[in-house]
Amino acid sequence: MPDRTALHEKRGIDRIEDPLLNKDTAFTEAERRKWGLLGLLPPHIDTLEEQAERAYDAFSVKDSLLEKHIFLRQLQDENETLFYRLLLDHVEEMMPIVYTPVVGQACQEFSHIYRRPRGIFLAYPHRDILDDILAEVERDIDVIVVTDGERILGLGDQGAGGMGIPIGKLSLYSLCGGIHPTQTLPVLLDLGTNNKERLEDPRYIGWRHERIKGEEYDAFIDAFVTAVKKRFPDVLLQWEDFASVDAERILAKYRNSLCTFNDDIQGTAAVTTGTILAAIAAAGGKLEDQRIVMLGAGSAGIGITDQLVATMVRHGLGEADAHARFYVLDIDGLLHDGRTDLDEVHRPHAQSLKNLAGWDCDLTKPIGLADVVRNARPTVLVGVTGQAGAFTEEVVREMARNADRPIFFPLSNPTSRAEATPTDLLNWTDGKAVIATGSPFDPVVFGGKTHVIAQCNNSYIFPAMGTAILASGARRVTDNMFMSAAEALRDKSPALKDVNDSLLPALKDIREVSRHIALAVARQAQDDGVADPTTREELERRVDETMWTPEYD
Ligand SMILES: NC(=O)C1=CN([C@@H]2O[C@H](COP(=O)(O)OP(=O)(O)OC[C@H]3O[C@@H](n4cnc5c(N)ncnc54)[C@H](O)[C@@H]3O)[C@@H](O)[C@H]2O)C=CC1
Ligand SMILES: CC(=O)C(=O)O
Ligand SMILES: [Mg+2]
Repeated sequence: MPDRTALHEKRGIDRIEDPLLNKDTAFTEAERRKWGLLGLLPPHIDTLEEQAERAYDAFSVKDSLLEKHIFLRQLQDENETLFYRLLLDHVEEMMPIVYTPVVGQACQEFSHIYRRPRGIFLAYPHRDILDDILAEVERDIDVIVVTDGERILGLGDQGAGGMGIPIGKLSLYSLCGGIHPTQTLPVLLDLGTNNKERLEDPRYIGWRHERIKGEEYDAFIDAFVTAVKKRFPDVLLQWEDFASVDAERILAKYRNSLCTFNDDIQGTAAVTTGTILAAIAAAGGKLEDQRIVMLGAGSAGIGITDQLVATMVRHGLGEADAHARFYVLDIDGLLHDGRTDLDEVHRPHAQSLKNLAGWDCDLTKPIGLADVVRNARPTVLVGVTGQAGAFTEEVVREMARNADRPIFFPLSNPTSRAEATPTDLLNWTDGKAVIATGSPFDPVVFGGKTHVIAQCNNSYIFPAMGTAILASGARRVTDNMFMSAAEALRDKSPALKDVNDSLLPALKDIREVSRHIALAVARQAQDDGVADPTTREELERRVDETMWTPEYD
């Protein structure tokens, strides 16, 4: 085991090369003397603000988004305090660079832009020593984000390049939720890749092998969870961007044995529920009166549907009535009880063929989106397919014929995978569309009015979840905690005050919003008995204490 106490004593170039200790030109004269840094640094002493301004100048002259991403990642590897100070000063400009959409390209290009390691790569050939590898981590870890790289955003299997996602997600834990970066660990489980382009790329840095699946895969995941529980028993373990079939199985297996959640299923469900609740409340309607089409029945689609059904039930609908208000489609069309290919996860979301009796389409053939929209006359259309253009003009125009304020959520990431663009949605609905997207889009001017497009992304939820769990000491993650997160987010919607305003708060306010959500979630953890009770004031104090602001010690 490494000697953790010795770490803070690093001297000379070792101190400068440690991104968690480095202050670079901001080391004071006394620190320079103490740590043997005189001569290694130029004589001028900067403040953090001056360093951030210099870094911003250097960032600004990079002429491609990928170059900007590389610049920020390098800064993160050199000086984490400065990296987060810069991000916090320019959240709206830089979040799309370290997160979606640019992180998608960074994952695709990972092997080509690779500079130095960050996080832990656990590769299948090392399956018998995962525990030993984790034992080498030199810090106590509170949050792990782990992926196996198989479903990176809507970009499919990126193998080891998927590491960009845990790195990006954890950057948001620190940026938005204030979790100190020393407490976080990105993990990539390298079980191979089925991406031919990656396998044939001479620069590919992952394990060059087709994906391991089946019992071997499950045994590997089990060895990983066992090692995590042993080394970091109180850690929050977030699963990210796994293929749907694995994501659901893993969550079901481990959710009651450690503090864990799946962001694509549960985080996405909470942000979408909160945003839909805001959209409906702003328009003066009720959730239980909506007819909702979910295009995509993977991790995100099923997670969102489950939480919206649960919300309708909380609002007084019976479970069967609530389910009947949803039309869930996968690549083979509407899920209905006449289909023989549905698995356990999908069957509860199948429409009864009896309910479709009067529909004007051939019910013996796959029932596509256009048929569903024409017959069900939905008020809400959510896209989580990873398929650009899946909301066709015909479908969108049909929605607008049947609803005064049709709600469209093309949530797929990155931007290139959005099911429709806000501009098209507004054009095709004569400005009636109420919109939120997964990746950021610029405001759209239509009919003389500026429409601010909310970014309905789980980034509004998972960092706050982390803050809540750390502050409250929660031992498990409950469904109620995600419900509280959704409701707390809804309450912060600017559209509740002005129906023409954005559905979600501006990213520049993300810290305050995350704090508000974290408090609600932490209180819920206490109410659910998964965290020890405290007074409200004490909990608030702990949340504030957990939220680190990037400043030098
Ligand atoms: N905005 C946000 O916060 C989030 C967005 N997402 C995005 O949602 C997308 C899907 O993610 P997952 O559910 O995890 O993926 P997944 O691979 O588990 O599911 C995709 C689903 O879409 C269906 N599908 C594919 N093409 C279709 C088509 N043309 N018509 C109808 N259905 C189709 C598939 O059958 C499958 O059910 C990704 O692009 C991801 O980036 C995911 C999580 C969070
Ligand atoms: C945002 C996110 O988690 C995804 O697109 O997978
Ligand atoms: Mg994801």
